[in-house]
Amino acid sequence: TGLSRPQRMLKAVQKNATKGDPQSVIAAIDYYCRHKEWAMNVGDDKGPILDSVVSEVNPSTALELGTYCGYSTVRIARLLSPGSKLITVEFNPAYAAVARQIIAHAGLQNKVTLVEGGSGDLIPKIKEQFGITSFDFVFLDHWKDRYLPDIKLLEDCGLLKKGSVLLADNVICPGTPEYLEYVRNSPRYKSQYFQSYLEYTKAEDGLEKSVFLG
Ligand SMILES: CCc1ncnc2c1ncn2[C@@H]1O[C@H](/C=C/CNC(=O)c2cc(-c3ccc(F)cc3)cc(O)c2O)[C@@H](O)[C@H]1O
Ligand SMILES: [Mg+2]
Repeated sequence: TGLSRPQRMLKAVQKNATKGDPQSVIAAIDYYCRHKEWAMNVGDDKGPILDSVVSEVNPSTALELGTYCGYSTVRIARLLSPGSKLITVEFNPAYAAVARQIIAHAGLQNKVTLVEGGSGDLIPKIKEQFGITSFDFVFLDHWKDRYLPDIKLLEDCGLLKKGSVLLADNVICPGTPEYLEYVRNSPRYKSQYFQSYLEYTKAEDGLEKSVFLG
């Protein structure tokens, strides 16, 4: 089998989605992953919850940790107002290469900056490299044991401000116990759980929305 799963997903997008139409890219990936082969996209059960939080925050600056193939990157970027920016971080070059093509197929490359590298290395450099003082919205969907260290790093780098919204995927499955314990018990966050389903399955999963109180 020459192609990787992400490359097969990209082919399905290029075959079935209309260039410049983010909704058709989302639908093509969801159809492929539901009917052909599963993949760890936030998916079409949790996706509308992500959409509603992004629309409510209407971020000028947004950060995504763990691009993978760019499915949630497209979901977020398609809702951003003109002039707003999404920075997405991915340390696997092969995944980043697929994501760039999926983001481009959706016509959203001008709203998205995909940065290749580890989140721990990149977060301290974001201010100087991108001239960003803080993030209005952060979507966490990378290695689950990196959620907690990375939000502490965001706090320490002064990249969160009063009202910044964190949204974390997979807080039930695979689960992020240390992260949940922290955001639900810290006086610096107001946290809320949105129950849903693990992408393309009937298993429970959910998103945790945590507002930074400053
Ligand atoms: C070093 C920090 C750092 N810096 C930059 N990029 C990083 C990074 N750490 C990771 N990445 C990239 O992010 C993505 C990983 C994402 C990890 N996500 C899950 O593991 C997951 C699993 C299930 C599930 C699997 C099997 C089941 F049975 C059930 C559920 C469902 C889900 O929604 C899931 O998100 C990849 O592209 C990594 O290259
Ligand atoms: Mg996930």
